[in-house]
Formats: sequence, structure tokens, C-alpha cells
Amino acid sequence: MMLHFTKMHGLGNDFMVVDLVTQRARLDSERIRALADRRFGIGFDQLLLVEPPSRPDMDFRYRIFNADGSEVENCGNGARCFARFVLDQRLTARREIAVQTAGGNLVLKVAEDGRVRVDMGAPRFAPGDIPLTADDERHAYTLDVDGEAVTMDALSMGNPHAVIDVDNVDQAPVSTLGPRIEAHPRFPRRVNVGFMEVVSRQSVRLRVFERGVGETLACGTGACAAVVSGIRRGLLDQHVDVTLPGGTLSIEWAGPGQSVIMTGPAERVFDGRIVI
Ligand SMILES: N[C@@H](CCC[C@H](N)C(=O)O)C(=O)O
Repeated sequence: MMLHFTKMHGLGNDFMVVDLVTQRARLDSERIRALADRRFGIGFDQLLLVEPPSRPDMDFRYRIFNADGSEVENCGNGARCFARFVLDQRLTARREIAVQTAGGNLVLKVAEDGRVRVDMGAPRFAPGDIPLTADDERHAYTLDVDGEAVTMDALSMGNPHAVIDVDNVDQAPVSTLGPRIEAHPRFPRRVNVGFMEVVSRQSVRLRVFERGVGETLACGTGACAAVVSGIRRGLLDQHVDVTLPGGTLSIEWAGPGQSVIMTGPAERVFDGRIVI
């Protein structure tokens, strides 16, 4: 069968977006891995599926799969692309869109200039919610990584994140430490690993080794997690610009129990169709 799709990106974190409101398809993890391949397939960091909601008070259901075929709970850059996609495809005329994800419900607002503002929900810190194996909740955990003691914060933005402070993000050990922490046994569902350089109280630089993908040019939930970690440790103010290799996101957080607000761009690259 022929499947229509759209290639999109948010700051270079790229997506294959498929409308399953007007089309039908079953994509298993083997098929997703093949489609994600940058040489033999279409190539993407995540696959986003747009589906009808299962609740009358929601506009859509939005499912997210990493390039390794694993289904995940949340994707910040994907949420912005999702919002642009459903408007561009005329699947809705609303500029404020309520969506169900595996990590909870989100509200997305598309501004006149095309930027998208997303209420990402409140971060969670309890080790069991991340999930992280730890006796109690802390701002700093020490992880034994092959005999090396690594200090990190950890929290959930619907999906799991570790945040490590570095002096210079350009020299951060993203490709060496990232995969070892991603698969560390203390994170039973694996983890996204962010390396954060604090530039000022309103500005950080960040690189993220994403679970199920590797280092990406940007990670929206990773940006939220880094800012939340910096704010709760007293390092950052309430509004922070996060500069990632692919560009800059604006993140706001008013403190525990409050939603994190992420604002940034979402770009359409091309439309295509593929026989599956
Ligand atoms: N790129 C995303 C995060 C995608 C999911 C992540 N790799 C995970 O496994 O949790 C973002 O922009 O947030």
C-alpha cells in the first residue's frame, strides 16, 4: 500500500510524520527501524503518528517512536511539528490543540508567526516516576559508570532525563558517556542524557544523547529537563534560552507543580509517499 508522509524538523531534530486520521497503516518496530535508516530508508530521529483521539475532550492522539523502533512517552520538538502538521493538513482549524500522548496530555498553541508554544506539563522528580533506582529523591545522584563516579540530576518530563553539568559543552563526553548512561541498569527504561553548560542565569548551552537515537541536533524535552534542573538547583532564572547544536528554544518554568512552557519553531521539509 501507498503511505503519504511529511518530513519535518524542529531545530534539526527530524521527523517522519504520518496522518493516520485519513490513512490506515500498521508500522511495527522492524519497519520503523528500516524507515529511519538514513541510507536505506527515509531517515529520521523520530516517527510521529497522528491518530484520532480516544476521548471526546481531546483533538488528536499523538504517538512517538524513536529511530530504534521503541515507542516513547513524549517529544518536545515533535509536539511543535505535530501542531504545524495538523494545521497545514487541515486536520483541524484550531490554533490551540489538545493532544493525548503516552506520557500524558499536552496543549499546543500555534502563533501567527508559525512558532509553537507547548504546555509540556509538570516535571516529576520521584525516582519511581523517572524511573531511576535510588533510595530517595535528590538534586544530585552519583552514578557508577564502569568505575567512574558521575554526578547528575534526574527527572521526568513524561520521558526520563539525566542532566550533567559541564564547563564547556563543545568538549562534553556526549558520544562516550551518553550511551553508557542511556543503558545504565539504574535506569530500567533507559534515559536521555543531557550535557548542560550554564552561560548565565538566563542562558544555557546543551547537547543531548537521546535514548533510542544517539546525539541529535536538538531535544525539546531535554531542554525542559535541563532548565528545570538548573532552576531547582538555584542556578537559573524562570525564563531561559537553551542553545542546542540546531538552534535555540525558549523555556519557562515557575517552579514545582507548575507546567514547563516551551516555545520554538517547527519546519516542514517535504511531502513524500512510500510503498509499504
Ligand atoms: N527529540 C525529542 C525526544 C524524543 C524521545 C526521546 N528520545 C526518548 O526516548 O524519550 C524531544 O524533542 O523531546
